[in-house]
Amino acid sequence: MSQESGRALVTPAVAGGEAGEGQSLRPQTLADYVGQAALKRKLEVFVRAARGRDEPLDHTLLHGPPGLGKTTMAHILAHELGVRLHLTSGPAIEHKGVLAGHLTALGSRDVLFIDEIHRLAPAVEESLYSAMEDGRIDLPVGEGNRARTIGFELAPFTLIGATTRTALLSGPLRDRFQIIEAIEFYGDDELAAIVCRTASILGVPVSGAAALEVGRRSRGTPRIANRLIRRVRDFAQVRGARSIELADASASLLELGIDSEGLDALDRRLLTMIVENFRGGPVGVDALAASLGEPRDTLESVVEPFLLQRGFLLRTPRGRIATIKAARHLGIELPVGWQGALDL
Ligand SMILES: Nc1ncnc2c1ncn2[C@@H]1O[C@H](COP(=O)(O)OP(=O)(O)OP(=O)(O)O)[C@@H](O)[C@H]1O
Ligand SMILES: [Mg+2]
Repeated sequence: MSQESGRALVTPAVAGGEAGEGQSLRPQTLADYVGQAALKRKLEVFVRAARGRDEPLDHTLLHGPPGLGKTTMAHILAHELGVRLHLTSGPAIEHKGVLAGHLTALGSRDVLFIDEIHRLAPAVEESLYSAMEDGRIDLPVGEGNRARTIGFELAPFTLIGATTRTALLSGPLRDRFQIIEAIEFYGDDELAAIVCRTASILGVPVSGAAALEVGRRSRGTPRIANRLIRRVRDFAQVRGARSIELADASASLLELGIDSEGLDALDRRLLTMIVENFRGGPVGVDALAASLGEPRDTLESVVEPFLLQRGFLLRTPRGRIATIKAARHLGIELPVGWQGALDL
């Protein structure tokens, strides 16, 4: 997940700062943002309407699995609105005072971006309510029995919240966002376009077929596409290749442990565990996390969404179930007493 510091104040021109994700790879405008066509069309309207009224954009919640472009979109929105982006994250706002510091630093119509907004402390979340709704924040002044609170009027602003886990967001917080939008997994062609874009920024020629192969095996995720094309470039360079062709890409991906469906080692471990040790399931997520030695949150927010989307896994009230597609893909014969899904 993202690594923004709690205090960074960035203008769109120097926005960025995620460890390992060169700013030059981040698209700066809606037009440069690949895919998510329906979302872009809507946001473009909302931005133009807000600008036309000289008002801030309504508070916006972006949700979706890691690496799909939520932070990137927040930067772009600020850029398109022609305002500054102030960047922080739920865990970095340790108490109300920190939140007040961010809010009072905002210029008129600026964007405050709170990443991982599902991780706000309850007391902080509560002060955010009045900031979002009434444009005010109460600040404690004085000490002991002279302590009281003073209400501060805030400049009109936009809150953009990002979360990988909407289910963990409290109802009252979610209700205060007027725009709530999902960012979806990308299609193969879109990822291929991102791979081509990144390769051209990196200055390495890549064939269309190679870009599509890398895109296809990127778990629907731009961040993974960018990571894979960098590694494929390393393999190609060491082999002395001038450009990346399909054969280079396939060989490098195999070497990297990314299979034909784009699954990585942890994806396969999880599916193998359910198929072999639990006869297809159902198995509770806590039992899975313990057996795999991975945090439950990683399984739920990073690993499972893609496996669900691709039909390798089902989520049921009784637990996770593997599908026959998963067993087939892993090349495992269905165990006797198979309890997984039959109909895929
Ligand atoms: N639509 C897109 N077009 C081109 N590149 C993209 C797009 N979306 C994301 N990227 C690239 O993928 C990387 C990851 O995106 P980003 O950091 O915005 O994801 P995120 O949704 O905020 O992830 P996290 O939940 O982990 O914070 C970015 O550095 C950017 O270069
Ligand atoms: Mg992010």
